[in-house]
Amino acid sequence: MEAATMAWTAAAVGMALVYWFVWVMGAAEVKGKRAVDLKMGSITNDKVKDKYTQYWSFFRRPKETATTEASAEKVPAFVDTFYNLVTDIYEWGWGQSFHFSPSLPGRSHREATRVHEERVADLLQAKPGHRLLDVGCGVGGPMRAIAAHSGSNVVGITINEYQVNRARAHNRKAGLDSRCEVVCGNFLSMPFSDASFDGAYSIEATCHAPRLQDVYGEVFRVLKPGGLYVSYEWVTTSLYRADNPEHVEAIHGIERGDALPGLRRQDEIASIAKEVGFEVLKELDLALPPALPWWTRLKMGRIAYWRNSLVVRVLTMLRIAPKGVCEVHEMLYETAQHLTRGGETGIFTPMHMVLLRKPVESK
Ligand SMILES: C=C(CC[C@@H](C)[C@H]1CC[C@H]2C3=CC[C@H]4[C@H](C)[C@@H](O)CC[C@]4(C)[C@H]3CC[C@]12C)C(C)C
Ligand SMILES: C[S@@+](CC[C@H](N)C(=O)[O-])C[C@H]1O[C@@H](n2cnc3c(N)ncnc32)[C@H](O)[C@@H]1O
Repeated sequence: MEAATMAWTAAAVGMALVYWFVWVMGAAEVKGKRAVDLKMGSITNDKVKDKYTQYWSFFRRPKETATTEASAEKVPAFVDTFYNLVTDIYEWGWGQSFHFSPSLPGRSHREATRVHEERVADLLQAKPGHRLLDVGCGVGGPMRAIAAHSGSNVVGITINEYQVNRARAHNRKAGLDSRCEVVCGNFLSMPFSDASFDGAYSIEATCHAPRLQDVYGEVFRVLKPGGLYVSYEWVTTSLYRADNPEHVEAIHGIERGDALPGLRRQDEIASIAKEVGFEVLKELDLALPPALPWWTRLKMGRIAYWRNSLVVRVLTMLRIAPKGVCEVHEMLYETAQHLTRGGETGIFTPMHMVLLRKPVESK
């Protein structure tokens, strides 16, 4: 073969490979969020690295962030930074629902996710005409599933403005914008009137609150008397041993890489709910057998992680993605290992479910 023909063939193969990696393989779970569209929320490209460094130095010692009042106050702002850094990567590599779900035999991740979300609507006995609150709504995957399944209207709140815009765009695209509304705000002090919701839920979101009492207290305030609240909580289980260095390493890794001001223990949740006035109707770790492991999705993704890190490296080199994306991606990769360890050892669950009721006779 002539040298020129060989060079053209190599160039064509190279371009085809780049196309395959970035557009075909890179467009992971959700159509519409491709690797080439990765942004770092509302952070401008030149600030990504600095913001990541600030985030990392704040959450490096998670327990300390919750124990002093001054640093606990800073948590929502750092959580906002975290979601600026990770929202697009989550959407690209996971989908529009930012949570785990038990695996379902013979069903896709997407279906397992939907089933886990519809369970919330069923527990709430949600109906057409009900007004539900989604506490920490992300880009609204659960909100759309719950509104579609139950016929209810849903109002979501998130601290991150970039997520508000993503969620509103997805709601419009799904034709659900007349029943799904999204508000930017802090769930520790919500911009809603007392007794204005028929029901409320939070899916893997309240773990970001330094004090669970504060967010549960707010949900209690905005619920109508008799209203139900379902929460899927991230907690350590009774198998966790604080004197086991492997356990401590996994739990710290989960906290650092997920913007958590210290995980709570499973047995603390119901008593905190009672402390703010709720009745506890049900409490169950949805990860327990017969449920199948939620962490297999993370483990099965090894090749995808390798491909994704190559994609972000190439896109950063080409200056399509901002500097700092590789560091954020690497942090998420490590977090996935800690989460898997937490799941395999049984010391951690992301789906400790509580079903609570605001007593009928309360104000
Ligand atoms: C509830 C929270 C988020 C839970 C999960 C949705 C996310 C936790 C860890 C995330 C991920 C880890 C590895 C990433 C991978 C390296 C990348 O290539 C593609 C995206 C990941 C799979 C990413 C996806 C979302 C998570 C599973 C917390 C924050 C309270
Ligand atoms: C892991 S995501 C889960 C999102 C959604 N529940 C889902 O399952 O797709 C956590 C969400 O909680 C929100 N959040 C965290 N702290 C918050 C706060 N103080 N006020 C409002 N939202 C907050 C984040 O912005 C994010 O949307």
